[in-house]
Amino acid sequence: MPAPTTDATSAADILDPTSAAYKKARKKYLNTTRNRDAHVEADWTPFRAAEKRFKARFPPPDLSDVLDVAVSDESRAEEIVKGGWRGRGDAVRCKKIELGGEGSSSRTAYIFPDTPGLVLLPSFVPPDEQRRLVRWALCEQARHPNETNLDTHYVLPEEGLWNNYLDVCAGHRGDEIIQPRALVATPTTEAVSEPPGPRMLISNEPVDKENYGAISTTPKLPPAPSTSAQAIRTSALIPKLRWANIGWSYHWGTKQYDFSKGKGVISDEIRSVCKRAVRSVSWEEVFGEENATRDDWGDEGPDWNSWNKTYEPDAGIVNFYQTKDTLMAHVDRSEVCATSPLVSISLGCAAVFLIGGLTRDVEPTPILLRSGDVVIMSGPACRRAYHGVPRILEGTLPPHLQHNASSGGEMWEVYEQYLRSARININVRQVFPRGFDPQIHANSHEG
Ligand SMILES: O=C(O)CCC(=O)C(=O)O
Ligand SMILES: [Fe+2]
Repeated sequence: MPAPTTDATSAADILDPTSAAYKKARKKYLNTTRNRDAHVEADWTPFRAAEKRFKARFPPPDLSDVLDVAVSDESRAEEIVKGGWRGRGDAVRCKKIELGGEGSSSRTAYIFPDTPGLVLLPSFVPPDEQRRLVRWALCEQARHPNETNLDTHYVLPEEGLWNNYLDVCAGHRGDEIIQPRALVATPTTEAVSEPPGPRMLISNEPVDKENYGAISTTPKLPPAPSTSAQAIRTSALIPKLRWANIGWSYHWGTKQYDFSKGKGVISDEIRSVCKRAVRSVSWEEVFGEENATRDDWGDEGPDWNSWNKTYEPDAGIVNFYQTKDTLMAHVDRSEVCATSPLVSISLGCAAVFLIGGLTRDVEPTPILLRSGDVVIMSGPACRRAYHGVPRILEGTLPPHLQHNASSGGEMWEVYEQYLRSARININVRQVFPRGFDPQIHANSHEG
């Protein structure tokens, strides 16, 4: 099997001071910090300082202030011991609540008095469903007609990059060379360049019912193919996959949805996991005592008591992270629905997730997210809170996603090898409130 060029260092290596990986990280650290100006650090916001701390390769970050609710769950003991990294079950102020409904492997969730509307549902997705979602993300979602970060820059195989890679691994075809699009495309002046690599973070105007018409009718220029992208083999391109679009098309250049492209399909399984998660939460317990003003919720006031009926996901992003990748502090404010639940599913390696407040000056809460965990971000305080992922934790692929895992299914060893140094996050949103007709609002602006 041609191995994708990834860094599958285990946590045991990084955390062991006698290991070669630890010594290499220390040497690199000493070289890069030799001339660092101490004043630079004094200017960092609390969010930036936390990002820097968790990102650090050396010394490996101390996770004792990171909330890790899995440490008190017997059924996850093996996952934690083998993974090496662990936080603390009591590191952060939170309250345990019971989940209702069916179809989750766990019955508990956590809410956070410092971030009303944030709900953590540990182990919500059972192992067999985690494996199905991993297959779905790579085989079905990260391919035409859904857009991925690679489409702009490379002429991807019709059947999808991952499906092509599976064929390579099965010996059905060679590890072919994929051509950069800049070589074959006719140059157009009406294009903006987005370099391949990490997601671009652009400051964007929050969308609401009033400005939706203007924003939706502003033309969104297509991104230009990178002129520096080189011809590359399928196996080497796999680790460069960074995101795939779900539902309404997201335009990265403006950080707005491009409604002119129409709405892509939302898979039944994704819809069902998200709806199950939202319905299982007793929203009365989350928001019942919250004394946020009605204004924070928009004109019609709080609507959480109808979410069990009205929540309907219609867009999203699948994020594919390699262990070296990070997602910087940002706020997702492109949805017309600024308070309805955003459901975020973690698969593969564990990560440190940071969530702060309305500015980067608020000290963020660090939470360890493991495979199968679901986070719901909802309500005005949480949906507008800065958040990010400063660290994917090496060596934390849980036993149930490894190749000898029972019922891994066909060619699971290829998935396992990819996941050893990867995390997949399925981030699902509701763009429009129920009853909001995008056509009518766009026309009312024109008229
Ligand atoms: O990977 C995650 O857990 C969060 C991703 C995220 O915040 C986003 O896609 O906007
Ligand atoms: Fe986000």
